[in-house]
Amino acid sequence: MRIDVLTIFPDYLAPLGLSLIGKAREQGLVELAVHDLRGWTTDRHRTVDDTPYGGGPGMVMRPEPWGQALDAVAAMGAPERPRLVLPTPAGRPFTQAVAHEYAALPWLVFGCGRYEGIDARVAEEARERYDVDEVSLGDYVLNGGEVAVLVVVEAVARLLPGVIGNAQSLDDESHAAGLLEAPAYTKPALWRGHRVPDVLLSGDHARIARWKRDEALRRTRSVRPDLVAALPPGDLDRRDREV
Ligand SMILES: N#Cc1c(-c2ccc3cc[nH]c3c2)n[nH]c1N
Repeated sequence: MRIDVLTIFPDYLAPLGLSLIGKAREQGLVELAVHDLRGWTTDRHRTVDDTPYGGGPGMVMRPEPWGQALDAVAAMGAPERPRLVLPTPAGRPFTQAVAHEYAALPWLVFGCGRYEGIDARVAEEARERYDVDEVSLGDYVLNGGEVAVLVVVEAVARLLPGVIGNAQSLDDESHAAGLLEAPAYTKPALWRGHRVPDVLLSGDHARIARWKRDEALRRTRSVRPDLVAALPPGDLDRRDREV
């Protein structure tokens, strides 16, 4: 997978060189390039923002540098049509399902907004050469798109074959099958008066699997009833409904 990131704060993306993503890059599973948007400005002050039409507070990112930058990036890659991902509070929710959708794509280009956002015509015009997707991490407000890109890139890259050592761990984690994961425990079996559930010490794999499923259901019903309601009807068996 190729990943390009356009930002006025390239240093913000430095963590993508560490750990999981860094290893994926070393393995050649991910090819990452971070570009400074100011490289496509033409004035002495390298201006990327201006006052908003219609008034209102703050500044809006100018379309010209974005247009030039997106032209240049589109010309850098393979013939595939890249997905342009624009983090914004006004986007569709970024979920594990979207992470899987992105993990199947050959080329992701991220556009990091700042100020009050990017001139709306940039996303419109980019549709000529990109599949454009505006996504939101959640119902809260950040100061820019860079943090969102760090989150999305990590959520996507870890799904790529070979990035996570034990691929099976992807199957049991929260949101993998629409539920939150069961509580996890390790040694010691007794810690400050708190015992690990006996079933996990039993060695009875069928009972352990059932306990984990029950606990995942209980936890999800308690914390995220919306996820249980969204499960396909066939996903819950009769016994599940009694948990
Ligand atoms: N994704 C996402 C976001 C943002 C966000 C994204 C881009 C910009 C550019 C200026 N302000 C921004 C906020 N806030 N909250 C989210 N869930």
